[in-house]
Amino acid sequence: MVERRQPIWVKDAVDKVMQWKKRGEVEWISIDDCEGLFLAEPLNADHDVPPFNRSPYDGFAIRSEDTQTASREQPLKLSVIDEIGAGQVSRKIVGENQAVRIMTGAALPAGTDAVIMLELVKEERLENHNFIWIKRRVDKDENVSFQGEDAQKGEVLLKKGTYINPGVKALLATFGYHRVPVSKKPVIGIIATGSELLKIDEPLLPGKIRNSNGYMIEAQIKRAGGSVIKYQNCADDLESLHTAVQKAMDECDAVITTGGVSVGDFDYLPEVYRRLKADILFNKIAMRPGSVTSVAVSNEKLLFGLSGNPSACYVGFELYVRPVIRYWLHSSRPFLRAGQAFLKSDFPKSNPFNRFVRSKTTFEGGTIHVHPVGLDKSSVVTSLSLADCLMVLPGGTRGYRKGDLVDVLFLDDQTGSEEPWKEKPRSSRL
Ligand SMILES: Nc1nc2c(c(=O)[nH]1)N[C@H]1C(S)=C(S)[C@@H](COP(=O)(O)OP(=O)(O)OC[C@H]3O[C@@H](n4cnc5c(N)ncnc54)[C@H](O)[C@@H]3O)O[C@H]1N2
Ligand code: MOO
Repeated sequence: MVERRQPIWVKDAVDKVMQWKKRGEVEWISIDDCEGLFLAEPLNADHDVPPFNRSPYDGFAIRSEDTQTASREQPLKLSVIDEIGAGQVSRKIVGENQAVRIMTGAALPAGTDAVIMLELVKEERLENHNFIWIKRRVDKDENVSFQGEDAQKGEVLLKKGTYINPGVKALLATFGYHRVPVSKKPVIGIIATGSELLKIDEPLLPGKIRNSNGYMIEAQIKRAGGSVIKYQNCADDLESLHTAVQKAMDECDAVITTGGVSVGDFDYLPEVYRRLKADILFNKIAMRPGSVTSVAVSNEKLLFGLSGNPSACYVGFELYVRPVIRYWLHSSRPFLRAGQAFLKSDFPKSNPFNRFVRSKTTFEGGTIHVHPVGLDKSSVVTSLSLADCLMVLPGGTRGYRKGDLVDVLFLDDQTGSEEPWKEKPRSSRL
């Protein structure tokens, strides 16, 4: 008799998995290696930025009060008493009708309160001394970048859990963080199961296929920020599968298997869970693809049984494994970022389960549209290479029409979301 499995809702499945989430241990790593990770401590400004009033232009630092009567008809002559570049500080105190030649980024000399650009003055050299002529009034504070205008000492600049993108890295460097607090990466093991699987460099043989899921999952783990141990492909043999899973569970923080999780004669993972005395959180979800996605817990570690079908495997990873990795890394937004888009074409196929369709978004006339890519079957792999999002179509008895507003989950977005996608009430579709 085939085992009858009871499907659960996606949100319940996510909640069950997230009950086992853990934060990784914090370590301080070189700033050179921190992008793509998450700040494990908040970043506070311990000084002002800029740290001094500075010139935003190449020009002359002057006293605005000297220029009050300057005009085309009555130009003002100033004596240039010093010259400074960025990184230099003038020791002079600028007095009445004096100026300092200053370059972009240099600190304003004492006594000055404005800068006039090089292009706006006429220069003159008389008896080995430089003078400038100014033909207009310059206001106090004109062309000055003020101390603290960018960030003020004591300010919280970045919250804990912030994704480290190039802008965040610039901020870390501004405050001298040559070492950055991040989480150690979780080590995730991958075991591809199935006697049909060939290694990548083997030629095709009758009835056999190459193990694409192993490579796909490896890339998904890395995109999420985890590190990978890839185990050898495991044939459909209970003893060797049990041994391989046990070894991987001992060596890794979590393990992903792909294939062998359904109800077929050679689908041995349910038996492996029993042998490991693992708690099965669920083994059927009301979603397509990936309905067979199973998750078990053994020794407080998560064991993800993803489908062998490539698209089902992919979606199972993004919905259930990704948030666990991102949470481990201290992300404050571990779930896929959600948005909404207008369906670009009819999607007539109905399904009682929520559907996560590999899709692509486009911007047209100021609005975002979404359309499915490739064949909508869980066994296909080509659509995965084209998708930038999963379109979420809640289950029901009828399909969807062009122009319907639908939820989408962005796949390449690093921002993420604090909350997982939640099933909407289905009444309008039933
Ligand atoms: N009687 C039933 N049959 C099936 C059911 C069901 O409920 N009752 N569920 C179907 C659904 S839905 C899915 S999804 C698949 C899932 O099966 P498994 O997760 O056990 O995966 P396998 O049977 O091992 O493989 C499925 C498919 O994927 C290919 N595969 C496997 N591993 C890889 C890999 N590493 N790289 C690329 N492709 C892989 C495999 O050759 C099969 O074609 O079960 C349905 N059946
Ligand atoms: O788990 Mo299956 O992917 O629904 O075809």
